[in-house]
Amino acid sequence: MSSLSRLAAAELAAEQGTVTMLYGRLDRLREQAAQRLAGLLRESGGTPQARSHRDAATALYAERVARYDAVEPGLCFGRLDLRDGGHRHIGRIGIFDDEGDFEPLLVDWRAPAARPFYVATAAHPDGVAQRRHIRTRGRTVIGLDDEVLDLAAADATSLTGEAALLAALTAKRTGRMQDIVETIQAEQDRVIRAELGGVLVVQGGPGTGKTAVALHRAAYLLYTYREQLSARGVLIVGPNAAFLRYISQVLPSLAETGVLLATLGDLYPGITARRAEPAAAAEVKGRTLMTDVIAAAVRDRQRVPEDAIRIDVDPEVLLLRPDAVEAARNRARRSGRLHNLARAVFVDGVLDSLAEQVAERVGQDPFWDDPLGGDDALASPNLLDAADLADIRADLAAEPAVRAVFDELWPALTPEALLADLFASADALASAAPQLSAVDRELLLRDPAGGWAPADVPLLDEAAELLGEDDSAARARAAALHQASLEYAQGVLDITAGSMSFDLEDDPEAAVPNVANVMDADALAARHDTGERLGAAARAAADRRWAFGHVIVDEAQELSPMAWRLLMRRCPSRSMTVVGDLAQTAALSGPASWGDIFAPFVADRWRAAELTVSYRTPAEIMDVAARVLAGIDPSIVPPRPVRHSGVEPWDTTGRLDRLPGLVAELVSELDGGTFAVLAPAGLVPALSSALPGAAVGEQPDLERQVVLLTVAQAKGLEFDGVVVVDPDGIVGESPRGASDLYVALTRPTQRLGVFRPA
Ligand SMILES: Nc1ncnc2c1ncn2[C@@H]1O[C@H](COP(=O)(O)OP(=O)(O)OP(=O)(O)O)[C@@H](O)[C@H]1O
Repeated sequence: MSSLSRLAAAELAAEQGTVTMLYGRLDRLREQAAQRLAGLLRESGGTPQARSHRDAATALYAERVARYDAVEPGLCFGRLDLRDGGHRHIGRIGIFDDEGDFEPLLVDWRAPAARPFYVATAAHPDGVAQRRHIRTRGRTVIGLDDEVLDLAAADATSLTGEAALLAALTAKRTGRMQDIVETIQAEQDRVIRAELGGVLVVQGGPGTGKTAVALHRAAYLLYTYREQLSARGVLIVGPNAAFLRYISQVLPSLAETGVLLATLGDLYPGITARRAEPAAAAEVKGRTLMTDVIAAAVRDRQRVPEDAIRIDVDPEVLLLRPDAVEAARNRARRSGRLHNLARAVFVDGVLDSLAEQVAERVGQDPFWDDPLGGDDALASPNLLDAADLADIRADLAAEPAVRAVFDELWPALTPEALLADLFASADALASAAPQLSAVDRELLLRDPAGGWAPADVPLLDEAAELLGEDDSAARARAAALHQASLEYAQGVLDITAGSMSFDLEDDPEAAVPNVANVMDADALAARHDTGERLGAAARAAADRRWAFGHVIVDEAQELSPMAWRLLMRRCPSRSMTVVGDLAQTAALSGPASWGDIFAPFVADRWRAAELTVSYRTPAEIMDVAARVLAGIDPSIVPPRPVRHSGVEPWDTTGRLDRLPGLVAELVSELDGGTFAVLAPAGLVPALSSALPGAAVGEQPDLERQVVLLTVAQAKGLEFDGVVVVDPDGIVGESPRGASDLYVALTRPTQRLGVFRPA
């Protein structure tokens, strides 16, 4: 053995020692959490508060056990040797020495001390002498890649940890996204660790790691701003359910705290909007002018009848005249309240008019003007006092016939009812949306049965804003809950204060830390509330008015102006990370520029970052995609690929029955991995019978070896091999067809074939 390889073996053995020690610590931590969990699961009974505390603690320890399990592969993946002689190991979580002085044994990749691992370069070494990537299989160290950061090596490459990066990029895909914590590149790190506040827009071509960066940013923010974010939660918006499944397990820390993964169709509580509709209909619904249409639709439901309405309230018939209704409507509108809350004002006004008629009839004093009438002479012409009038109003308000009139003239409306009625009636649409063309209105018209489409969700949200909810009952419930927390907290303080005086009898000077010393009942109650809020994500999902601490939007180019209004409502602090690629826009309502999106909400107060390197797609495939991109917009520079595959993509024309053979060839060539056949929606049924083994349908199983998808379904995903079928058909299917083709061509990590049916 040469002295060099002896040295390498010694290094490997030393790292193995560290890695083994770290796994030992991980095992102990997991064991402790599992024991606590088992103890909690054995307990039962107790007060409701005790039970809810126990549930929260159970969830906490269950999450911990899951987290320790999740960090098992690749627990420690790096080491920094510092110029001052020290060193630190970098890993998926932080681990401390619990016996000595609580020194960090393993630094969490999100901690500031880990940052140089990603950004130190020979030119800017940041105190680092050497960076080491530690490769492991199971718990065994199988290799070390060292980079010496001295100036002699400067400019050799702009990639950090190139060997480890290339190994990650050429690895076979599994149908689930993997984390990139071992090989985050400097331009990505800058985005991941950007400060929390404000709107950050990240533009990047296909495969530049936008999704990966967005998810790692969420994990970083939750780690760094835990206090601020865990109670309010972080919302991550993705394009479709398949995509959310694809990313859902990337980082264990995303599951552990308040992160809500959602599509636009999930963002209106109580509704899962999955109805399919023409892209042109979604485009109309996405226009900002829909706010005016919805406001007009609400006003149209506040009606004044053309003729007086006869209301039969046995034994008499009352007459409600249009001018009385109009006066009541004006009063209600002027009240400044939202529709459902202003209804009470309208009802009051109409009751005034009706009660007056009743009072006139029943309260008339037949002798009021009789000069000999005794006591009541010169009194009011009406015998009724205020209490009588109030009774009459109450009786009238309870009359079904009167209530039917209120419902007719100023109905209490849910957003769902308002929109369902609007879209079901050509007349209602003509009245509320005169600014839309007849063709556009026709696109909105539909049968109420069949559920909601994703583009309806921002409209429902807008309607909810305009209608207002009478939430006095919900608020009373919340106040009662808080009161219960407060009483519980006071009880805890009383008990601890009582035991404190007893405990300290022997030594009154002893400073025993006690909950009563550090917080009052209010603060403890708030803690308790937060404890119950452990699932901030679950609570947020059920509450339309939830304000998230941070919102992350992926494939942001697909969202319409109306969708942005909804998201801005969910994020009043405007702390957002928005990632996307304008060149990949499929939605007809997509923006021309990022400025167009944000100007109405934050003017020009948003920051931009760009990702320029394509990690997914090898150079040979990027060349093909770049030709399509030039046709979309010649000024856009395609992302720079980091590697060559050495294999040129193929492009062939033939009968459809040749396709299965070509796909099988690709599968055997790559020997494992994932494959997709991407086709225009119109061709999918025919291809589905030609490729019986392929996963297909609305929710295809992405972990199957071969899947058959439309381009829309493949958005954001990647596969080792891809066959794009009928590129001209893809281009012809939509006005944004060229962008769709660009998306399709940039899905593969290794091999691309283009098949043109003859
Ligand atoms: N620093 C990195 N180290 C290892 N792999 C990386 C790195 N950055 C990105 N990747 C990988 O590159 C692939 C593309 O990443 P990602 O899907 O996040 O790109 P994207 O910009 O969102 O693409 P698209 O616009 O096509 O949706 C993924 O497999 C991701 O894991």
